[in-house]
Amino acid sequence: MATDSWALAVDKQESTTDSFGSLVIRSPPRGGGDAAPRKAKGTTKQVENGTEGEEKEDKAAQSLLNKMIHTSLVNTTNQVEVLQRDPNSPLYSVKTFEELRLKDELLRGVYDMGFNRPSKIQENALPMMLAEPPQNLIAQSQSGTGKTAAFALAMLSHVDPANKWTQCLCIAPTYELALQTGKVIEQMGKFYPEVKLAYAIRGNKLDRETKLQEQIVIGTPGTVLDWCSKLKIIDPKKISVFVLDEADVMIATQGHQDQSIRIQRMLPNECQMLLFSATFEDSVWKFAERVVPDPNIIKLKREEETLDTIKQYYVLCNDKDEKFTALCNIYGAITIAQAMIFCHTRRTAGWLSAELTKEGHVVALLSGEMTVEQRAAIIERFREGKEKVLVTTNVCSRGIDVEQVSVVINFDLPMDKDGNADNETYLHRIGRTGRFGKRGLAVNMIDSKQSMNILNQIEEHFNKKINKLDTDDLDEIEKISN
Ligand SMILES: Nc1ncnc2c1ncn2[C@@H]1O[C@H](COP(=O)(O)OP(=O)(O)OP(=O)(O)O)[C@@H](O)[C@H]1O
Repeated sequence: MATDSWALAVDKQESTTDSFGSLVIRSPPRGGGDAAPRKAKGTTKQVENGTEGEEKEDKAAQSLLNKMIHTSLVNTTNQVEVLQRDPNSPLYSVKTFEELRLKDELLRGVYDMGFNRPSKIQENALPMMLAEPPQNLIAQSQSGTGKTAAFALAMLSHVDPANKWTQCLCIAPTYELALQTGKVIEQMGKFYPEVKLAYAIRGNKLDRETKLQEQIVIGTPGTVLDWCSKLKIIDPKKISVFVLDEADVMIATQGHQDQSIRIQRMLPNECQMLLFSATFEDSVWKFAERVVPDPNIIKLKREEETLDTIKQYYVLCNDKDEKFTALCNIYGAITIAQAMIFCHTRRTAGWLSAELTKEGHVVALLSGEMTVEQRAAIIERFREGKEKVLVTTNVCSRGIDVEQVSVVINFDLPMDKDGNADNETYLHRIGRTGRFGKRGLAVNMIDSKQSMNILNQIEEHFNKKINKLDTDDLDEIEKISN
């Protein structure tokens, strides 16, 4: 049992999820089999009750959900921003995978995954990661833009399969995220069977004397640290590529920041350090600079969300039953292809979806007690149009991109812990309806002084008037859809 404070934190953190004991090190399965059963737990229940630590865990669940629902690249028209360590060195970017002169086995793997050309971030990141001598890199872009695929390819390219020891080390914030990334490495290395992958995760117990032969190791910081220092089954001095994935989630987990830095300090100076993050607030940046010396930096801005193409209304009601009636009136008056309805609590969301179902709607409900996998499946069904209405709480729905959603209903307005307007969430909820030049419609249900206050704050923040809608007047509702 661990004695250091950081190690205790890890023990604690890693013992909070189920173990599946019998997981053993394995090489990449031929034919793309699953690495292990995934038992991702949803954690929004705890978040709704709200303590800081629990909210942090939700970041990891959110990341996992994002990974699961991004089955293809996220569209982005923004330009990549590149900051080179040596501004005088030429800046290479590639438009094809051939230009990278990958081993045939890897090029086959890439094409087998259905990739035709590098993504925006890959165009610049891949030449940098594959350059000789190796270059360090800090890269930030939103989920689904191709970061994981990029560093998986970089690790596979750097490995010398003749050497039967660990050469590439990748750390991820949670067990589930590590498995998910491992799956990408396995898929990409499908035609390169000499390269083996091991998972340094809870439940994968190895003896002290074992000398790991797998060239790539992916794991969580606590177990990786154990394998490198306490058990000495990896020789950190022989690592030539170190990847730290999901840096923003990593630093939100207690103890992980320290552990990551401890691992990094054991590596040789010439080891290539790569760090990836979906967001880049100051704390992530400070951490990144400690882990990655002399970095090149690549950033890809998020697509801006805007309220310009969205018609916004509010409806005055007395209570939730009236809100429900108003909602039914809207449905009765206009044709809605697909709608998302946001509620503040899980209880309201459950009640509303039951009521809508009674009215004959085909409703999907995203709820906090569901596992991440269940949530991913529901989002996928909704995307495919199998359900026309998605009722959800806020915590469940971040990051969901459904192009065909034309109407967003705030059954409850988004507010922060202090009961003030959560403008960012408002924009994120509503902004999705008006994407790709389409026009969207947003309706806010107001049933109290507080919600009216929030609405006013939102109007003021975005400097946009939100008009009143009388949902008892069918003609008036019809007009808003024109
Ligand atoms: N060059 C490419 N061409 C087509 N699809 C790609 C390409 N690169 C990645 N993808 C696919 O796009 C999706 C997102 O890629 P990836 O997981 O690498 O992004 P990410 O930025 O790491 O996001 P996350 O952090 O959520 O995993 C995956 O389904 C992946 O298979």
